[in-house]
Amino acid sequence: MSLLEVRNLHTELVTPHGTVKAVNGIDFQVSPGEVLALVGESGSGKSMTALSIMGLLPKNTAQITSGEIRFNQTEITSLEEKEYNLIRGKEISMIFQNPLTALDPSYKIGTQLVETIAYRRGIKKKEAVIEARQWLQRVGISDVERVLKSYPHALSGGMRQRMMIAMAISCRPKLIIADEPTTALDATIQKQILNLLKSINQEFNTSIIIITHDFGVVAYLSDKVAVMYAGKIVEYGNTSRILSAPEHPYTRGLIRSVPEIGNKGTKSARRRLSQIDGVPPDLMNMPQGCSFGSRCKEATERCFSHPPGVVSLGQEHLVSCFQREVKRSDAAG
Ligand SMILES: Nc1ncnc2c1ncn2[C@@H]1O[C@H](COP(=O)(O)OP(=O)(O)OP(=O)(O)O)[C@@H](O)[C@H]1O
Repeated sequence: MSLLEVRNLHTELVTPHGTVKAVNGIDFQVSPGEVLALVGESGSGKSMTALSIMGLLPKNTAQITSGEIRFNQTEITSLEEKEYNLIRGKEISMIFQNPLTALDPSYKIGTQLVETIAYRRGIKKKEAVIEARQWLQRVGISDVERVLKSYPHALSGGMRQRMMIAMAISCRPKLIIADEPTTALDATIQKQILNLLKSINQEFNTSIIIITHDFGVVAYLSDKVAVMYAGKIVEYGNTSRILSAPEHPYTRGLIRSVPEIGNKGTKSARRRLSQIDGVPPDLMNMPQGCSFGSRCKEATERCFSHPPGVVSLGQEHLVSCFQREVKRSDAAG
């Protein structure tokens, strides 16, 4: 049974220049203990997807216009703020690229961590202090007392990210959403933080959605991958299958630009994606055909007339491309 099910989710942002279709009808699910990577170029809608799940979309400008998000069998898009607060931080936690945006600069780490644990777990401050120490140790912080007494800006980026992870896991959430958690860190610290996420996943069976540009991270951490392009998921499936035999021309382009992908977790495999020729469509003015059509070397006339549906290639491998429909019917015949 799925822990999280996202069905036909549409999220829009109203700007002075028009309405941005940031998330444009996506479907995916996450099982207990599973790690799903959301991957794609900048602006493809990964963060808006995460914020939609967290109920943290910018107020007044962004909203879910249709679709469903079911967490633990509960439809959460229609929850009141009060009800959302029972889930957010307790059952679903988020780790951001820059922990400073989520921490209050004027309070010591200890105060923020202890108060968060006490509030979310409904325990006394004294007990929360003990737990705070244990969690900081668990995320690999050795000088716990110094960290507890420090202000956020006094810690290194890696220490702040560990502290955010401690905060995120201290309530033993069922799902962690990590939005580019290692992008701002140097390579050695990146590896340590990825190892930490992996061990939390294994130790507590916590499901993780990892948002990344980096196919090295996808290969190292995820069981499934959803490739996003212009607010849609263009390919979805088992990570090893997609990395070894991608079917969507966009995924192929992304993977071709990282030749060392098979070399799991090595420094060279963690290179960022290089560019594919052309630019993504204007999300305020989407083309009537396939959104990747103008950049696709395989595009034919019908790719520009209407958008492709989703084709199942078996074993939970889904792709949204007219050319794969042909392949599938060939295989069937
Ligand atoms: N506050 C905002 N105001 C206007 N447009 C926004 C805002 N936030 C996001 N967008 C637009 O919504 C679309 C999706 O953005 P989103 O941040 O989800 O992409 P992303 O895939 O997470 O990109 P990145 O990897 O750069 O974080 C983009 O076109 C972006 O420009």
